[in-house]
Amino acid sequence: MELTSSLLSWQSIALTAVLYFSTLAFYRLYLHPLAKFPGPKLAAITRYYEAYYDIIKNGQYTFKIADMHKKYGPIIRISPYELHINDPSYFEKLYCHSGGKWNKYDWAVDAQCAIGAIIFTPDHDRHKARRLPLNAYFSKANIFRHKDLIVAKVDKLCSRIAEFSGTGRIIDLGAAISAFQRDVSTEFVLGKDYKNLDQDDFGVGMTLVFHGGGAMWRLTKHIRWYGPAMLAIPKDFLIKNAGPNTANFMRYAQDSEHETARLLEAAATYKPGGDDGQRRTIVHEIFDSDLLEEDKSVARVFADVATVTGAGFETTASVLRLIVYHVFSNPAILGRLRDELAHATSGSDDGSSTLPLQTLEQLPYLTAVLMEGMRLSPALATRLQRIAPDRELIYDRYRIPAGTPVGMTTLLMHMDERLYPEPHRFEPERWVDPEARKKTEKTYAPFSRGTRICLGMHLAWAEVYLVMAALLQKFDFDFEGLTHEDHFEVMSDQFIISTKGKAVLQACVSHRMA
Ligand code: HEM
Repeated sequence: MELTSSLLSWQSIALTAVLYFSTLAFYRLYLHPLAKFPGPKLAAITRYYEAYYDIIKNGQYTFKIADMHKKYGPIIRISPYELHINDPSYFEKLYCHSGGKWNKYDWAVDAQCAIGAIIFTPDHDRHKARRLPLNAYFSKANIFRHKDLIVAKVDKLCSRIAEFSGTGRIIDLGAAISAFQRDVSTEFVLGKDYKNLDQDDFGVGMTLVFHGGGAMWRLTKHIRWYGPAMLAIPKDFLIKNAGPNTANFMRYAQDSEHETARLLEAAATYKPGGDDGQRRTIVHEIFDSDLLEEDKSVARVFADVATVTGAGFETTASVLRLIVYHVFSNPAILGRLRDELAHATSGSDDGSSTLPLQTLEQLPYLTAVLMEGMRLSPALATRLQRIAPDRELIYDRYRIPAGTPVGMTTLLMHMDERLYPEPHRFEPERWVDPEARKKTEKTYAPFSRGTRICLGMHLAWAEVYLVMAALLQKFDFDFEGLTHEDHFEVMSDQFIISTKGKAVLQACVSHRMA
């Protein structure tokens, strides 16, 4: 009895804890398989180091990692378990996936709380199987088949913008562009138009929710029960009690889940061109696939619907906002683009001012402008870890043990001065000179590469070409006193990039002078 109570005294508990944590720290610093890799000692000892930058500093670990590389070199240990590389010459090895299995890091992707979604499936083979049914749907050929859907939304975007033209009223072009993206994405993926473009404020609350959404992921990475606990709150309760933006988002989530369930049922009787008006969606592709029955459950299919549609929202919208700002604030770039478009229009068969997507894709300067936008805003602010589960990786003089998560951050690579002199400048010329372009062709990767390359890449390209061509031909925007270059400064990792100006892009608009 006496022995038990002395073992349970606070002094002995404290001593045990001190002994445990110092032994653990000693092991992680000197005996762990990653002990030989450079980096701050505290990061090697505990993941609370990352948690501090993720949670307390609100998404600053990406930028801290950039600083750590300056001090410790191109390969560093950023947590007890994980390495980060900042060396473009290693990009192909880590992301182009020639042979062997490449997993994602379950600790990072599970925290997104969309278990089963393609993008957050860690296992190589499982990911491949789940992605297979969607590849044809997102192929370039299928995007071309759906170009009228995109063009119709571009026309709607333009008519909404035109309402502000010459009125002196300021438009939040950022919200308008986000609304466009959401409407295209949900209609293409799920066959339903949520009519964000019809709303007076372009449904800006939804945009704000997406720009703050990374917080839950960053918290859940470190406090594992947090995300699942939040998801367990009934949506009806949140719709009634949360603030208006979260409630709106919840209404959308609830409706798209019901829609997914309805489509899964309807898919059994789907006939192409049938008179029930059913349009083929990704739900039909999954339903008809050889995937296991458990992968066709409403919950699993909804995980894909939610993340595939969501992946097309603020990613492409951020790129477009940045491009629109730079193009319309720079008369030389604007003039050159308009000349190129005018030339292409005069050469078109019917002289029509609406140039087909195929023609736009051939325009070298427009393409250079879009590429430069994607360089500066490669959608994701975070590192994308890859794991070779069954073999060592070699980096320089280091042997990386099998199973180690290793990440690179595209945002940092796209800002590498060795590849892009004056990396913060919006400089489309970089992409005009074939020699300069050659230098970066292996490491320019806004959509990543390899087996996990962005599924919606062709859709995103089609959207940016068609929107930019239409805006250039129809409008002039004046940002003076409303939006500045520093609004596009990357401020935090919300999984997606979050900028100083958030998603706002205020402008005065007028119809283009001939
Ligand atoms: C400029 C716009 C976009 C950029 C820069 C972009 C970038 C990326 C990147 C870097 C990844 C890899 C993520 C990872 O490895 O974890 C990715 C994956 C993905 N993207 Fe995009 N994306 C864009 C637009 C879109 C659109 C419009 C959609 C669909 C509507 C989409 C759907 C997806 C999906 C489903 C994945 C997961 C693919 C997989 O894991 O197999 N993206 N995207």
